[in-house]
Amino acid sequence: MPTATHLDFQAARGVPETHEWPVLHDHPVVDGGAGAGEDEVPVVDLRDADPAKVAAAMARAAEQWGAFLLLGHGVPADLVARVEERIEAMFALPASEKTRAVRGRGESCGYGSPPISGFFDKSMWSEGYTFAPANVRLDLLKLWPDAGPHYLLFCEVMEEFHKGMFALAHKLLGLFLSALGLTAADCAAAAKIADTMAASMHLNWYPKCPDPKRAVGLIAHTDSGYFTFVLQSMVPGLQLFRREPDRWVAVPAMPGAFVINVGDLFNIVTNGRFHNVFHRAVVSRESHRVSLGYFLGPPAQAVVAPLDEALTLDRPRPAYRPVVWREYMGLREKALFVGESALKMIAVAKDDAPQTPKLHETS
Ligand SMILES: C=C1C[C@]23C[C@@]1(O)CC[C@H]2[C@@]12CCC[C@@](C)(C(=O)O1)[C@H]2[C@@H]3C(=O)O
Ligand SMILES: O=C(O)CCC(=O)C(=O)O
Ligand SMILES: [Fe+2]
Repeated sequence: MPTATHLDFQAARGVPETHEWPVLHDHPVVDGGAGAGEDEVPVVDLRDADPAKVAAAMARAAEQWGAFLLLGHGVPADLVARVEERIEAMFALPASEKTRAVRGRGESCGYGSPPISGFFDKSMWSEGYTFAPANVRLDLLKLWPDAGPHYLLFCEVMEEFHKGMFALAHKLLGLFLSALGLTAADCAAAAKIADTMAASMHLNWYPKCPDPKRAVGLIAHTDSGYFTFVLQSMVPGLQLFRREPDRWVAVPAMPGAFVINVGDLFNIVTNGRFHNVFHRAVVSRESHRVSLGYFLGPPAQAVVAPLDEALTLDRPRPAYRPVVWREYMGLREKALFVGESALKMIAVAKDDAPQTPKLHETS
């Protein structure tokens, strides 16, 4: 697996060959802001008084886009501002301190490019930090072994954020399920999802880039889990891939909004109904940018499969075989190596699908 090339971004006067991506201009980029018609990124506002209307809007967005902007979520703006402040302060640390915390091979926590970067020859124009928010006090000792005031402030803010986000994630999961006509109360498999869902966080820092057309902040990918909250600061950069015609839709920076991305696993459990959105982050010449991904996924040993209740008249058979989550993540790696889709690797040929699908279960 190639390793990312370290570059002093602040000092760079141009984009070196190590960071130059030839595939960036594959498709046109269009604006996804208000008034963009077909290209307008859907907005869901949880303050809408009718929960059925909210669930319907979420279902539509999840099916057609695999993404939407979420407003009225109740996470206080001042908390989000403090989270952004801590992210900025963390990436502003000297390289000698950040590299102390480098995420090693096979480790899930630490400083460095996101795991996906290991599958490409080229390096991205970004730095990252991954950790489990439920374990932040232990994980962040890697960066701040003396557990001083910066460590304490970082941990306190991230814990407060995690508390609000985890509650919000459960609320959103309930709405997603009700959009499928399910409740955790009457579907054991859905209840298991809610009981075992865990969060991980990945922080991104995208420095200013002297030649943004030749570099990429985060290469195009789908997220693996159920769904992700993306906090993009007021500097936009997130783009969603849309078909017919193939294009990249730039997600507008909307004050107070989270972007919700549907991941591979939601595509699996909904039997292909929710779209796992392919997305990327681009960089800018004028401003650096920070973003945060709050990922919701299952335990590594969970067996995942389409929910029985997600089988519909037009898709009465499971589209995917059951798979242990750890195995699926391994298939994602294999797929990245060969430029394939991991979902295709677990897809059941239409005629081979069993009549009686296996129950979704976690162990
Ligand atoms: C839970 C996670 C999702 C993620 C892998 C991770 O363990 C933490 C980092 C996440 C991230 C962020 C950037 C894109 C991505 C594909 C990657 O390489 O690291 C996602 C991973 C994912 O969704 O599988
Ligand atoms: O920076 C962004 O807007 C995208 C982040 C993202 O896709 C991720 O962390 O998985
Ligand atoms: Fe992502």
